[in-house]
Amino acid sequence: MERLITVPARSRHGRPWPGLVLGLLWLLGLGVSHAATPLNGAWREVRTDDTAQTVLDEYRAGLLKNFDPSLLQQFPRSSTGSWVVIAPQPPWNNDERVLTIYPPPMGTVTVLGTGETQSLALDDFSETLHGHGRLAWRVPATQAASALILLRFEPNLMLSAPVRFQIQTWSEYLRQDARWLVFASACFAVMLAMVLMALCFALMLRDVAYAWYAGYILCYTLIQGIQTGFMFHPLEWSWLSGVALMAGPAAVALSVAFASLFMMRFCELQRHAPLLRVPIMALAVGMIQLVLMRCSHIALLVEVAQILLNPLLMIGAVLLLVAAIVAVARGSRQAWFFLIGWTPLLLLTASTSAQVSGALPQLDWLNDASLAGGAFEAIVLSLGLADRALILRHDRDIVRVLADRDALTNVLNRRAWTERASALLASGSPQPIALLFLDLDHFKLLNDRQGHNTGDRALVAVAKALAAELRPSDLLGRYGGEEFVALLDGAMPQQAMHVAIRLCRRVHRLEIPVSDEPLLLSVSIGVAIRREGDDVESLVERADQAMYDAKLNGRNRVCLHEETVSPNAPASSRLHVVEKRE
Ligand SMILES: Nc1nc2c(ncn2[C@@H]2O[C@H](COP(=O)(O)OP(=O)(O)OP(=O)(O)O)[C@@H](O)[C@H]2O)c(=O)[nH]1
Repeated sequence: MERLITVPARSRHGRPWPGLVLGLLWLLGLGVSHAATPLNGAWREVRTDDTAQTVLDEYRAGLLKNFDPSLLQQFPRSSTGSWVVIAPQPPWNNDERVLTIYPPPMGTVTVLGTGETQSLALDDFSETLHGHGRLAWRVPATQAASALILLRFEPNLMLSAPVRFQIQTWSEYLRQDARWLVFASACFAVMLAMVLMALCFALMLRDVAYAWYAGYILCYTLIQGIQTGFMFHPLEWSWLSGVALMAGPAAVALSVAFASLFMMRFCELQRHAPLLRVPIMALAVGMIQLVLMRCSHIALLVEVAQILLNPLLMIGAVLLLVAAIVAVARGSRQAWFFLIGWTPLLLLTASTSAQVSGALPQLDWLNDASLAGGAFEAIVLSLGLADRALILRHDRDIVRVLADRDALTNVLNRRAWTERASALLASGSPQPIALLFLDLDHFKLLNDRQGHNTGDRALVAVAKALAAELRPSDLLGRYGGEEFVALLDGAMPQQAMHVAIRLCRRVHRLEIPVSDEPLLLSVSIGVAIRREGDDVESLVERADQAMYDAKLNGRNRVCLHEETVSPNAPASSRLHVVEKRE
């Protein structure tokens, strides 16, 4: 990623995660060195009075600096550029050949062959051969296989990453090119799919963490798209060539800003590492400011932004890693996902930075690892986001249960019971529905004599007994202090009376141990049957009236609302006294 900024490092904001990437690269044959013509190489910086001939003469005289073209080699950023001589070694093969430069440098490379001069650049959209994920030059058929190839790396604002050179046969070149295209397309497809998914989730769940994640992965995709040249070839986005210089570093800075905002929310730093939120927030704001400075077109601001970008990037990467480690240590489950996706970033950044100073020249696959790393990280973080959604759903379920249940007795509270009873009445079921209104007798006396705690224990015992006596489909709730309600779906008056009598008996049989003596409870129950046009309120009102009748008639009994009973029916059919316990 840093290739997009003008500092000497080619590190990516990507993630090294050796196992999977190596496996993937191996599968695609990208990391395997292919049969290619052995090459010698030499280079030196361009001087003003140079001609192609003088450089070649100097090469033959052994005056240029030698290097191995099959290993990564960096040419320093200079105001004049660098000459590079590639000398194919025997056995020579005069078949159709292609010279490739990998990874593709951001600037222009001029080839001064024996024929005409040709410019190679990512943002060259002419009809000539381009190569995908690398620069390619088709060696003219007229050029002898042993002929020297002279290249000039033109001066460029962006730093050239270390590159390696290969001369391959046409068929070998095509095979490798196709493999790279499949590999890169798969990685970009994965990243973009995750971005789309995250955007949908952000809109549907109204959770901004998904939006930050989408922004982060999108910026990373853009960085990789420019850096690997995928957006130039095969996508042929010619409009990008003018803005790549600006868009690249802006995407780098924005990706860190989005990553910081995402990380703070995703790893719940507010809970697990509140102090670290301040520097991470400062990092996000600072990165956004760098983007604005770069876009300002004020030379001084652009220069300052360029100088600050790389150090801030490094500090930011370490800061996010430390924050994730702290969050993991303090119990954040999500921080694990972040660590798995992010930790390899530092290894890759360190490795690619080391390559700039000449280390690890054989690890040219680190470049493709950054691309695959982006896809891998997108998947890991998406799994993390799915896990987060699961936890949020679980928390919501718990909250819902807590909100619907009465804290003391654990039966439905009045609001939840009313909601469900209304839904049942509104369902239009033709079945009869009975409502039982239960009020404990002389509960105030019990409270006054035995204390509030004993009263509470009695309420819990009663609720348990009622729940045990009723069917699971009956709707039991606590309506008020010592009042309970039960809605029986499909119960005729007689059945409702039977159930109510059973409940009355059961409550009276309860024994609440108080001191050494058991405490005897009793309950008065009013029963009402749903009539046409009833709502919960009217049904409860009639059951309540019936309950008062039961109280007035001596308590510990069940009373059916009078309108439910025909005028000629004996009084005993509406009032049932439960035998008293001594
Ligand atoms: N321990 C306890 N008592 C409660 C709770 N909610 C209400 N109460 C008490 O229940 C009592 C209800 O008293 P009243 O409405 O006068 O009725 P009662 O004493 O049962 O008399 P009758 O209903 O006429 O038999 C009051 O003393 C309330 O303080 C509770 O959650 N726990």
